Amino acid sequence: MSQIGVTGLAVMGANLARNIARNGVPIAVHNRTASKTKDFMDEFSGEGDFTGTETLQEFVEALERPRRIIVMVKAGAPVDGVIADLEPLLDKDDIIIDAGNSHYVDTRRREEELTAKGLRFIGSGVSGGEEGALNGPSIMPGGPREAYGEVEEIFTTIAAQVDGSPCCAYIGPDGAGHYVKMVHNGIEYADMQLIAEAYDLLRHGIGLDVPAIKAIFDDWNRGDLESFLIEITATVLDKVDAETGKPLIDVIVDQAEQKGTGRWTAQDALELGVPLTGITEAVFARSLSALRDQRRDASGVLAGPKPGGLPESLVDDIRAALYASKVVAYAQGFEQMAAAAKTYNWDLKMGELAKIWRGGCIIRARFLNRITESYDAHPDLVNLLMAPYFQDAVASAQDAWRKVIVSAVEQGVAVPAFSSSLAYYDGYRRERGPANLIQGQRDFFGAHTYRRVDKDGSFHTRWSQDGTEVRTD
Ligand SMILES: NC(=O)C1=CN([C@@H]2O[C@H](COP(=O)(O)OP(=O)(O)OC[C@H]3O[C@@H](n4cnc5c(N)ncnc54)[C@H](OP(=O)(O)O)[C@@H]3O)[C@@H](O)[C@H]2O)C=CC1
Ligand SMILES: O=C(CO)[C@H](O)[C@H](O)COP(=O)(O)O
Repeated sequence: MSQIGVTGLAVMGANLARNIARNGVPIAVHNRTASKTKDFMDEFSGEGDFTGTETLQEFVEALERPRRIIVMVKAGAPVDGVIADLEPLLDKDDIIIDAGNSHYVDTRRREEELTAKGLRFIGSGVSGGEEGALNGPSIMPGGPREAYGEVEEIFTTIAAQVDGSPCCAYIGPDGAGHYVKMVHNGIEYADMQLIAEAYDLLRHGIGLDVPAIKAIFDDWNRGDLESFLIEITATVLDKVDAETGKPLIDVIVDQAEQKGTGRWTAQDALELGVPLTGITEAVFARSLSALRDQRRDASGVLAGPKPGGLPESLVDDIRAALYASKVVAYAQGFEQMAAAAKTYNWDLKMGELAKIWRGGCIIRARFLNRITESYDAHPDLVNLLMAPYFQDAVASAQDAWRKVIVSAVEQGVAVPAFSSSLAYYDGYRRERGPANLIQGQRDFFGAHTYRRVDKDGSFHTRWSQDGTEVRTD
């Protein structure tokens, strides 16, 4: 009998199944299109103790009880479809693990529905792409604690290991695991956008060629920016197109697609009232990139400076701006998770989250150690920017950060994530901002009232009458 099963043998499911089998766990595999299961078995069955199955019935019958079934199919309706097909074949206490990028709202609903039917449901984030799934992903499981206990050994064994710790930890009940994965992906969007803005400035602001920029990213990857995304940026820039002989980057269409996790993160931040500017700008930047035809037309019509001619001495300032903006994106993402924890009554441990993102996942980076250390030293930290390490890091980067944004604005190079991150930083460090004026305007046109700095209560000025102030509470 197999100890666990995976249904959904595309990139993620196939590699996760191989990872589990390579770790000595007998596993049953299934895919809606049975020919893919056959292909999988033909290619990989020698790697471990696999049982290939054609139907869901066979799949379920191949598993020890209580059954543990990982569903790794396209997020959304397909997950509901697979669960609906599995349900009549399962017994009380069997465990379904949705390991795809499901929306946490769906996960909360599915957990409630399946619990009512006597089944157990784990919604687990898995990050690392194809290579991570095979060799060790970062895993973010949510759901009933006792159900997690029954998959913990397998999950912690197959996860990436950093400094002897698995990049897998129980996140919390119902949708907590998928929530944390959603924010992970939001941060991934921000990180990628910031890198793209740095590339744009190097390429079009300073005018460096692709090999020179590749060397810069290699160099940055040896310092405090060291991360998977910086490393693969250099690799992508190094690739030459076999057909044209040009750098591949120059023949890739400049439209960024998106499957939804970044958008959900931004939407959720709006609901929670968290100022998630970096990630949201990154989502909008992908939307703007999608308007390729409009941009082509506008490029010949709308006035503005032509980029070029920035000094090469700006390279290190761009590195500093990238680092500071990245700190802001993470600070905002962690603030959002703290707000969600309060809303949903989840006991999210911020230092632990940074720890399980140190390996296996797309946003793995050297500076996640610093985040863990900051939360360990200051468990009640309200904002990462307030941690002494990050206060100092941003303080020493900020002259360069401002200089880069000024240069970009003068050059007409759009840097929405760099500049919105700095705007957040400047807004956050102001004891008194300009929202008093907004309150005055709201009270003027809608009698929405305002509070005063010098006494308690709500007040309204009779703007259109005698101009006197009245207390309204
Ligand atoms: N690709 C990546 O880098 C990452 C992906 N993820 C997430 O992991 C999950 C799997 O991703 P990935 O491996 O890329 O695969 P895809 O998201 O491309 O999904 C393809 C798989 O879903 C199955 N499927 C689609 N519709 C249905 C349906 N209605 N009923 C049953 N099965 C269905 C397909 O079966 P069939 O062969 O029959 O079409 C196939 O096995 C997704 O939620 C994704 O967002 C998470 C981290 C990284
Ligand atoms: O989850 C992932 C990595 O952690 C996926 O790679 C992610 O789905 C990619 O998202 P998008 O297609 O929206 O860029």
